[in-house]
Amino acid sequence: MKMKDKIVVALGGNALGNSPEEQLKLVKGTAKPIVDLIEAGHEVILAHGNGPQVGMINLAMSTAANSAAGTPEMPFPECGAMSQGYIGYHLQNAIREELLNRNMQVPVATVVTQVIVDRNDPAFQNPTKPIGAFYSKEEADRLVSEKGYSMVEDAGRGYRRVVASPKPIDVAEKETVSALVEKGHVVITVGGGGIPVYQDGNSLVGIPAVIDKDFASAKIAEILDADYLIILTAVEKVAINFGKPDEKWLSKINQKEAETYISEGHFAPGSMLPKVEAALKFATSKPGRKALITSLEKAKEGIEGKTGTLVMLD
Ligand SMILES: Nc1ncnc2c1ncn2[C@@H]1O[C@H](COP(=O)(O)OP(=O)(O)O)[C@@H](O)[C@H]1O
Ligand SMILES: NC(=O)OP(=O)(O)O
Repeated sequence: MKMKDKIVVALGGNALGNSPEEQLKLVKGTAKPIVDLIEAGHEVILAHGNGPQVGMINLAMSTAANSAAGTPEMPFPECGAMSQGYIGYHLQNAIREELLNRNMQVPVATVVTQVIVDRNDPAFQNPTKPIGAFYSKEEADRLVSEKGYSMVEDAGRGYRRVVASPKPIDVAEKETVSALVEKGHVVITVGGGGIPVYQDGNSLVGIPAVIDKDFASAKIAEILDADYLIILTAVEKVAINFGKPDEKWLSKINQKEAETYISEGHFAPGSMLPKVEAALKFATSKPGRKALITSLEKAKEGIEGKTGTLVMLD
């Protein structure tokens, strides 16, 4: 690895928590491994998920609209924008503080980021993206009948609402993000996969959906010509036969192995599958690009080649 890498870091749900109090506490811990990477001389661009938060915001607004006079329904793109502001606000302050604690003067900012999708993406006909809280079967059935939500069982962890998740095509604010990165700023972008929009002449029009943040992170990493995409989640490595007696943790996978494991169904849709697919997409987009899936706590060791699952072309 060369001395200074350009790294896009995608933060998973365990980095943020489920309430403002929890998030404010958790981001202090989240900032440490991020600042470790900055301190080691890398250029860091940060992306994050918003599944729990965008679901919470949308449900709260919808509940208020049904009960309190004068409170409007809040469309999904606006909920996505709110989640970027809410999460970015906490993250940028935590990173700023951690940098200052280490006597580092590096500007940090969140860019409200729109991600362009195809309004005819078949994903709009088939909601797959889990958002919001986890519910019991009974609660899920009630939300289906009361609110018309689509609910599915999420990787053995309970029932969650699902919404459409189109693939990211382009990032509307890419020149701004790139200019800030070139200036040495730490940029938080494509939060929650970006606000989904489609292009209509000169207009960008919001469309109800939640883009997968792992795919959006791979997209911005490609656009910025990053060296590394690091997807941080709750597990140190990716496994085959996950949770089974013959579970095997993987240190390195190439394109052929990744495609085989995907087709054999080793990665749960809505959780590990998009991570492996996004990692593979980035790693195979140009020779030399690498993707790493590991835990938040192990980010620094991971980039040093000591742990995590490295996804490479070959
Ligand atoms: N094959 C697998 N290997 C490792 N973890 C897996 C696998 N399949 C499913 N998982 C689960 O996927 C989780 C990561 O997905 P998720 O929690 O949805 O991501 P995020 O960190 O982006 O919120 C892991 O913590 C693990 O519980
Ligand atoms: N938008 C998104 O992918 O969020 P999560 O990572 O929280 O699922």
